[in-house]
Amino acid sequence: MAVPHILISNDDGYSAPGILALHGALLERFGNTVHLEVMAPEQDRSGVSNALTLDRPLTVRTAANGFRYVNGTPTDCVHVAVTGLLKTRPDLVVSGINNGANMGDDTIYSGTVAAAMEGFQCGLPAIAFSLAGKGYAHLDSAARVAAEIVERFLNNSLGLEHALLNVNIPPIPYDDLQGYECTRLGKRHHAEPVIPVQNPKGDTVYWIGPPGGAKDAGPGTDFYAITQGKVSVSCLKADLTHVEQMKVLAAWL
Ligand SMILES: Nc1nc2c(ncn2[C@@H]2O[C@H](COP(=O)(O)O)[C@@H](O)[C@H]2O)c(=O)[nH]1
Repeated sequence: MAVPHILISNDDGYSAPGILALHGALLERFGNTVHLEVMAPEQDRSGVSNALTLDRPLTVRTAANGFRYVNGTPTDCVHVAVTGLLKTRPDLVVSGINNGANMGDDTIYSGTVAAAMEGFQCGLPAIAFSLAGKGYAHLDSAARVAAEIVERFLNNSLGLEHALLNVNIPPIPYDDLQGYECTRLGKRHHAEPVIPVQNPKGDTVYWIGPPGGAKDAGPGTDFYAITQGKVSVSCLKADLTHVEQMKVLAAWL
């Protein structure tokens, strides 16, 4: 059997602790039974969603540890890797481990999810991993969970082939985790207001405010699973069609 090829990306940047931990955990678990390629943004690109860079060429460089880095977005990284730069088409794309949660509405803005989604759009199975707390507490635990899920995906014990998974991991010790839960995306309240500040020139500039708190966060949601110490695993799709409203519109047209 051919050695599985795994493409690793993220949105926090190629030198971020999360991608180093993810790569390290996969290397420790699989050794040379899988081939790992890293292609990640040169710098933090959180919140850029599925942005593609169309107004300038992209430069790909290689760091001393063999990680490739790109002066572009997470989507650029996966797109360039899968559509031309890599000589072997990957079998799986993994993204993360994100510094912070990607639950509910976060998934729309998330660069972490977008990197995985670009792999999915290119016809590959993909998994986005996020540590559901800022600051990388218990990152080792999250990396171990990520490697477990990748192993189960590779040996097909998840029963999914072409899937896009969004995984959020509680920032707690591995032994305190309460298992896995298949969840739906919850919803946040609307984001907090922008934060206006004066710059040295006296102009008013604006910082994006904090995300809204959890609103639809009951049992069955990703938000709830995390509060219960469970690893939340959701299946995503990229088709934005609103089927219910299509029926109303069709009747109206
Ligand atoms: N409105 C705000 N949303 C935020 C903020 N920090 C994070 N977020 C949300 O989380 C994701 C992070 O995902 P990433 O994979 O891109 O890092 C981001 O996309 C937002 O949805 C914040 O300060 N304000």
